[in-house]
Amino acid sequence: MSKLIIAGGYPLHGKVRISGAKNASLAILCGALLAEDEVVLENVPDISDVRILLEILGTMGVKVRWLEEDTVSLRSPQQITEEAPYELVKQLRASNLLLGPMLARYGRASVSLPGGCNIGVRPMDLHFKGLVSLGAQLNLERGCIQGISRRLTGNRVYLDFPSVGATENIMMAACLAEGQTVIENAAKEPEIVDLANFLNALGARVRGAGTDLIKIEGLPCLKGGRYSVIPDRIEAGTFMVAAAATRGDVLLENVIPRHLEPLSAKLREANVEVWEGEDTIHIKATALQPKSIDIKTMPYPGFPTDMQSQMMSFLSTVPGTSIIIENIFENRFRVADELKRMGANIKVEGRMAVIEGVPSLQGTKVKASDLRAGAALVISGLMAQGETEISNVNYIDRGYANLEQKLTSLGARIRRT
Ligand SMILES: CC(=O)N[C@H]1[C@@H](OP(=O)(O)OP(=O)(O)OC[C@H]2O[C@@H](n3ccc(=O)[nH]c3=O)[C@H](O)[C@@H]2O)O[C@H](CO)[C@@H](O)[C@@H]1O
Ligand SMILES: C=C(OP(=O)(O)O)C(=O)O
Repeated sequence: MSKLIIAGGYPLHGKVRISGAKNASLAILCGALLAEDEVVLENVPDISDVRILLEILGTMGVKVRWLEEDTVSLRSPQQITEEAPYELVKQLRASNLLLGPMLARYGRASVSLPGGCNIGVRPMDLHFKGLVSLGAQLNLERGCIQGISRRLTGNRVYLDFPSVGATENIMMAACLAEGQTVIENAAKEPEIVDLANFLNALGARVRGAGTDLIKIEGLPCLKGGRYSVIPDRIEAGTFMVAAAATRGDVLLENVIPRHLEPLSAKLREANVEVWEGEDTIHIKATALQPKSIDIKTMPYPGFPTDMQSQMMSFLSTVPGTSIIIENIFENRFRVADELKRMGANIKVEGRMAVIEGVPSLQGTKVKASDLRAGAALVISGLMAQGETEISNVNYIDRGYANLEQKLTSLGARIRRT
């Protein structure tokens, strides 16, 4: 198993180009199953989640070809092997997004309950509720979701919570349903808007994505098309926080600053300088002394849960008391134990973490418990005194393309063993 070794204490300086969004790519790759003709996707990140999903699609009969480093072509057949293999599905959460497109286009689906990071219970009741209300029959048999349907029928679906995955699954399924589907209390994340734009590029009729009311007019079929995925706001955010934590000065290229507003606002509140360009963000933490802040994770446009762990690392050396409340995933404070091993002073009480800033962290051996916990440990390693050795790097590889190369180009001392 590989490890990341970081020699800490070098502020990040320079420019970095942000890759395409993991969460948008994963949903869109599943959505490609809906298209009768070839789909070409640009700006797809080279991360393990994407590679595994492409392998799953390949075993189901989809013809997958990389055309360039970040461009992939997919051709879904008329008939599909409807079983998504457990060995692959268990490795990524987003495999649950195969369900809606498979039922809508092929009328059958057999998808093992997804795995992924252990950040909480992550039920799928809202996905089920939505797909069943469109007419699908779903059963859970020995850890596997078995679904069958005739042509789905549009309906009104109210989501008790604005779940990203449930909104995506229902939206994709509704594109081929008969009549109109309305999703109320829909999630508003930028990745939802990107998926809707992709579906519309295939000829679908999705309106209202980005608001809490999405309307979909179903069609008998969707054609192919070419589409470019949005930049990854969480990768971008991770570099912003790494720049702040190391008291560095970094320019991010290929970003949509608006998507990062919830994070930029909090960093400014913490005395970090953030300037937004058209598709760039410049972040500077060299001039002012950072100050403590409070954070609550919320659905978009609230502060993203996927940036919470990285902020915890940063705040662990910011003078004063910071408070983080995690409202989305109950196990996302597990990283606090590893940060404490590096000298951080963090108390966790249920969904609240209280962080007393310490002057510095010390490098040691630590273990990633999930993707963003891994990113948080990389940030801690970059700012710590001495050497940090991070294991369970496979979690980090789920979501960060060329992480070592990008950090090295910014002056970090990081290598993989
Ligand atoms: C591949 C992908 O896009 N992953 C993202 C997606 O995950 P994911 O789509 O799994 O997250 P959801 O928005 O569905 O989950 C949010 C909350 O809703 C709950 N819930 C969800 C579904 C359901 O049927 N019932 C239910 O109770 C979850 O337990 C959680 O507490 O959105 C999360 C929240 O922004 C991000 O952290 C993940 O990076
Ligand atoms: C939780 C995440 O992803 P997933 O939903 O794929 O586990 C994440 O990206 O932080």
